[in-house]
Amino acid sequence: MSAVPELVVYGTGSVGGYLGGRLHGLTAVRFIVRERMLRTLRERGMTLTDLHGFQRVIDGPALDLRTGAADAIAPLVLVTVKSGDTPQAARELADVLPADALVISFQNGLHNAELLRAALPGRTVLAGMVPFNVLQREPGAFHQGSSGELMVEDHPALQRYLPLFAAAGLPIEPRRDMAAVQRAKLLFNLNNAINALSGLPLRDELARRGWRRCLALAQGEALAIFARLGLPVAKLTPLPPRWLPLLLKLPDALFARVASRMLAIDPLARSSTWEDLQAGRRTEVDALHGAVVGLAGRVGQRAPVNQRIIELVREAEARPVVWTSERLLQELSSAANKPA
Ligand SMILES: NC(=O)C1=CN([C@@H]2O[C@H](COP(=O)(O)OP(=O)(O)OC[C@H]3O[C@@H](n4cnc5c(N)ncnc54)[C@H](OP(=O)(O)O)[C@@H]3O)[C@@H](O)[C@H]2O)C=CC1
Ligand SMILES: CC(C)(CO)C(=O)C(=O)O
Repeated sequence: MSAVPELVVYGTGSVGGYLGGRLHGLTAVRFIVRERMLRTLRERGMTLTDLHGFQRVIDGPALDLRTGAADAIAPLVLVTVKSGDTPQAARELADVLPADALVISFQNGLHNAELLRAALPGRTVLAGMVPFNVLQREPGAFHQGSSGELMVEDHPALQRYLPLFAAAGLPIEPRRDMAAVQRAKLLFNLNNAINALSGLPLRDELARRGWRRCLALAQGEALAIFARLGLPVAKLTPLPPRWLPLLLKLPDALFARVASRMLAIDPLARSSTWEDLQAGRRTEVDALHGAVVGLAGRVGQRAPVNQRIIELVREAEARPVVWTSERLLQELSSAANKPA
């Protein structure tokens, strides 16, 4: 295995394992892993599948696996840790990354790339966006459960990697409006917690109006705050983002017809927040709903629905709980209507 790989995946879980696994073989990929994943991948190798029938198995010995940040040296580093681990990843990378390294944050939330940029002066740090779902179905088995193209902030340093990602079946769309893209993705990620609290696969949850009405409340609040602050939201769906809450509130049969793309999800796919709760990990709720609450605070406003969702997920982190859509909707509606 090469002494200095072409590409480092920093944080090998669902997204890192899947992206790195698809790139493996086309370029020299090194995976920075934690102990548990090291054992899993050494023993079982890596299995990659997608909803369109793609399948690949990489044997353990063929994987370049490292546990220490000291080995995270490559011209291209993909950061794929959860948001709560970004400060540590940034500190660790700051010690080892060469000055000409390109770092792409393929994380959700609005602030991970910013945080990495501040900690990695001189290096090029770009925000990326993964539109599709990846679930670790079994240890070391990463499944892409929905579709979409990766997006990355447009930059000259990105150009040389575009053919590589395209050859791996992961085409990247370079974007000049990445902050607006991240806000659009955040609107979808406001469903992560609702999906986790529902205990249902994403497709079943989104097929039911009760859950969609909960999401519509959270999205409506976020959209109002973006508008108030004059922050644009990219149009990633056929309908403009401001119409999303209305779309979500349609009756099930109509929604299934009008928004069939939103339901084109593998029947087993679940949000990454659901995965966190299952694994007993701290979720990214602060980086997702917390971003909405933070922006509201900047203009002296509240975001009571998103704030209440944070509290409910915190409770679920401490003690597993399954909600019904009726109860959650009641809970969020009463948060929305409570006087300040
Ligand atoms: N899963 C999905 O469908 C999608 C996820 N995303 C976003 O991608 C990002 C990654 O999510 P996801 O892949 O689901 O998360 P996972 O928790 O599955 O993977 C993150 C991995 O990084 C490891 N890790 C954390 N810190 C370090 C470190 N310092 N050194 C080495 N390894 C480390 C974690 O280990 P450990 O578990 O031991 O803590 C974990 O295995 C998140 O921001 C998420 O919101 C975006 C789109 C889709
Ligand atoms: C793709 C999506 C919106 C849902 O799986 C996601 O980003 C996540 O689970 O974190």
